[in-house]
Amino acid sequence: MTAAIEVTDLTMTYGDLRAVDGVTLTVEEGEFVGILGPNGAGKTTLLETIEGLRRPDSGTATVLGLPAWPRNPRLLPRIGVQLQASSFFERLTAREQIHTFAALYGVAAGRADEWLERVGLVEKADARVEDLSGGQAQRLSIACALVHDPELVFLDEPTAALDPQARRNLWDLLTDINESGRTVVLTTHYMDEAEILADRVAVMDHGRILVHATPAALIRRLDAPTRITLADDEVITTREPAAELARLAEAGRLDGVRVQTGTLEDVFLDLTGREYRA
Ligand SMILES: Nc1ncnc2c1ncn2[C@@H]1O[C@H](COP(=O)(O)OP(=O)(O)OP(=O)(O)O)[C@@H](O)[C@H]1O
Repeated sequence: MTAAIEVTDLTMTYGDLRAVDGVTLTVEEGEFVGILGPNGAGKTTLLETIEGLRRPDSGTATVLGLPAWPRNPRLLPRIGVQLQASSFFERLTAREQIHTFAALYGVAAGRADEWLERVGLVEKADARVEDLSGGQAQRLSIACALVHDPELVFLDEPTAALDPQARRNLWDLLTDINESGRTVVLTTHYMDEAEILADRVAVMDHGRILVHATPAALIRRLDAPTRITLADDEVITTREPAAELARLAEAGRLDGVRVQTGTLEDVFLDLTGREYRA
């Protein structure tokens, strides 16, 4: 496999603060990677440095085989970066906004209209971007990031403001894009999202990557016991769930049983602790 992103010993500071502190990370071509971390962990700074928006203090980031810094115009048509809604062109309608992005990349207006449909914004096409709701603006920013069919897509908390319907629809859209061979890197605070979408997740804290593995491998590593909740709400905690379930089956007590193993959220809290972050 070829690497879509290769980051080596990357450090990015704001004054005395090491927001990214010696990160080494490889994302393979076609991979879907989720970056998880508490508030202030350094996820956005890491993404922005890989995207070529920030100059690293030390270390290197290579994107699609090219150095991310100094910013390389040849990379721009090949990557898609979700804009923060606040960086839309002012006073444009949603349609004008995405048409402008399409025109910048030489993409036909018809394709831009298709993207409005894909993110469910046809009814809002004539609304000004400042009149969109938070979730609508977020969907428009994602459509603008994808309109030129980039090989590599970066999304920073893409579902943060979305309602459950829009969130599930965006999951389907991102899965389709990834299945068509595109590489996707996203940050999220939703563990279910990372567990469902990502081939591998990187857990970040204090500017460092603590682990980078498949969700299943991380959960296995946690070695948490299994909780079996019976129909009458009795809870059995066991490290031998198969034997326990066989015993319950024999006793005719399997109906209504719920089985819970460790989750990615348990892994995350185990790695990053429980205290609030600034
Ligand atoms: N422009 C800046 N100037 C100074 N400090 C900054 C700047 N941007 C971010 N920071 C600090 O760098 C650290 C990392 O911030 P960053 O936004 O990368 O974290 P994050 O993991 O994306 O957080 P969140 O989950 O809250 O979005 C934080 O302590 C933040 O306060």
